[in-house]
Amino acid sequence: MRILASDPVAEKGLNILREEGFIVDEKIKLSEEELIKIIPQYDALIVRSETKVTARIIEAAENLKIIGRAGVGVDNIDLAAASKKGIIVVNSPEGNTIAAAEHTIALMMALLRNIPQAHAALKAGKWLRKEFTGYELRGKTVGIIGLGRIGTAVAKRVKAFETRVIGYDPFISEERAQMLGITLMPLEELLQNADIVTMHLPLNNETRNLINRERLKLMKKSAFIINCARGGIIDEEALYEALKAGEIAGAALDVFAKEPLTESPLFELQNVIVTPHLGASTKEAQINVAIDVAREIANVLKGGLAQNAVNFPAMDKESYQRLKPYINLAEKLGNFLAQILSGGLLAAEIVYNGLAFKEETRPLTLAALKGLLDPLLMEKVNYVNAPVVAKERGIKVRETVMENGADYTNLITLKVTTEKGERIIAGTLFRNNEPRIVQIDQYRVDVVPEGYKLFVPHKDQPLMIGRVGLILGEKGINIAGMQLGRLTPGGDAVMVLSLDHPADGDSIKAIAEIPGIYEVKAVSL
Ligand SMILES: NC(=O)C1=CN([C@@H]2O[C@H](COP(=O)(O)OP(=O)(O)OC[C@H]3O[C@@H](n4cnc5c(N)ncnc54)[C@H](O)[C@@H]3O)[C@@H](O)[C@H]2O)C=CC1
Ligand SMILES: O=C(O)C(=O)COP(=O)(O)O
Repeated sequence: MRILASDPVAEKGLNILREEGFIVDEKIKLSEEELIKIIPQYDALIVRSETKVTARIIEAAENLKIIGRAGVGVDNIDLAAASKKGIIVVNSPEGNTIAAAEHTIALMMALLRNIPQAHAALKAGKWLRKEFTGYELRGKTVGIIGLGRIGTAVAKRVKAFETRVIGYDPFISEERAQMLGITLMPLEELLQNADIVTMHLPLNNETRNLINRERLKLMKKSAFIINCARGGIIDEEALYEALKAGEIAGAALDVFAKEPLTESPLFELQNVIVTPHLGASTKEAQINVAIDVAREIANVLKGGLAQNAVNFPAMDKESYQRLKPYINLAEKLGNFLAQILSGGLLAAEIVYNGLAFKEETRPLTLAALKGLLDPLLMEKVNYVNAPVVAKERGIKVRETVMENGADYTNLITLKVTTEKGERIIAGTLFRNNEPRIVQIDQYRVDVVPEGYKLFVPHKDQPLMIGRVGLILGEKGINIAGMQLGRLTPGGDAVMVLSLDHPADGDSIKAIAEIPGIYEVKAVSL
C-alpha cells in the first residue's frame, strides 16, 4: 500500500511506515490540481497545516482510507467530505502541546520586552535602550481563551512567573478550572481584566472572528494579545485598527487567516511581532506527531481501529481492547441481518443490555451500522461514513443502553424495521470472548458468527433436515454445524447451517422448493 506525505514530516515517523512494508512518497508543495491527479494512487495521506485537503481532492481519492494530520488542528481538512467518503481522519492531539505552549511563552516574553524590535534595531546598527523599555510578567493577569491541552500548559507555565490566571472556555467545568488554579469568567469580563490575552482554541464557525472590533474595544489600552492557535479567530483588520489607534498595546501572532502570508498591514506596525506558524516546529514535537500518525496509519491500513480519529469516537487503548470483541460482534450481527433482510430499510435500533456497555457504545453502534449497510448498498460503508449514509437514506438510528434486563450478562440486540416488517438478531460473548448469535427473530439459537451459513426458516416437521442435507451433500457441500430453533412442536422453526463452502445457486433453489421450507438465505460472515 502507498502513503503520501504532502507536507514535511519527520523521517522517524515515515520510517515506521516503511518498516511496516508500506511505500512512502514525500511530495511537498503540490497544488490542488497536482494532488487531485496523484491522490488515486494512495491509501493514506499525511499532512501538516499547509496542504489544504479540499472536497475536490477527497472526491478524487479513490483508494484513500485515512488522512493523518501530524499535529492538532484539522481545519485544513474538509472533514464533512472525508466522513462522507468513509475516510478516517486522525491527528496527534498531544504530540506538539509543549512546543505550542513554549512558543506562546516565548512570544509573550518577546512581546513584553520588545526583543524582536531591539534585535532588528541593533543589527541595523542602532543601540537603543530607552525605546525598548518593556514590562514584567510578574503580577500581571493572563487571560487564556481555550483551556484545552495547550491552554492549560500555558497556564501552568505563566503561573511560575507569579501571574494571576483567568480563563474562558465554555466547555470546561468550574471544578477543573479550580483544580488548575484558573478563575473562569465570561469572555467579555476576561477581555476587560486581562493584561495579556492568549488564544488556545480551535477555529470553527463559532470561533471565526471571535475577537472582533467590539471585543477588542473591551481590552485595556495597556493589554497585549497573542494568537498561537489559528488565524481567523482574531479579525485581522479589526486588530490592525485597534493597534494603530492605540486601543491595545501590542500583539504577537504566529498564525494568520491566510497562510503563507508575507505581506500584511499588520507587519508594518512596530507593536506587532510575528512568526510564520512555528508553534509546533520543534524537533521533539515533529518526531512526536510523526510517530503518532504513522502508528495510527499502520494500524488502520492493517485493518485496526484508529485511536485518535477526529471523525470517529476516540478510545483509549484499554477501552479499545475491552470493546474490540464487541465491536466485531456488533458488525457481524449487522452483517448477518443485512443478508437475510428483504424490503427497504427504514430504521435500526441497537439495544445494549449489560454493564459492558456502561461507558461507551458509540463505536459498537457504528460497527453494527457498517455491518448492516455495507452489504445492502453499492457504496462502500465503513465506521466513519455509516451514520452519514444512514442519515442520507432516511434510516432512523436509535440506541438504547440498559444495565441489565436480558438473559445474558451482556447482550447486543439489533432490531431493524423494513417495509416488510421487523427483524431481530442478538449476540453475546461467551467465555474467552467467543462471539455467538443467540437469537434470530423469535428463535433462540447458538451460532458462531463466522464463515458460510444458510438461514432456513421452515415448518417443524420430519424430513426437513434430511432433505436439506441430501441436496447439499450431493453437491459435495459439507455441513460443519447445524442449529435448530423452534417455537412450538409442529410450528415454525429455523435451521442455521454452517457450511465449509458457500452453497451454490442451484442448491439454494432446490432447498427453497422443498415443501415446508419458507425461505433460504445464504449468509457469508
Ligand atoms: N501555532 C501552532 O503551530 C499550533 C497551533 N495549535 C492550535 O492551538 C489550538 C489549541 O490546541 P489544543 O490545546 O491542543 O486543543 P484542545 O482541543 O486540547 O483545546 C481546545 C480548547 O478550546 C476550547 N474551546 C472550543 N471552543 C471554544 C470557544 N468558542 N471559546 C473558548 N474555548 C473554546 C475547548 O473546550 C478546548 O478546551 C488549536 O487551534 C490548534 O490547532 C496547536 C498546535 C500548534
Ligand atoms: O498542530 C497544529 O494545530 C498546528 O498548527 C501545527 O501546524 P504545523 O504542523 O506546524 O503546520
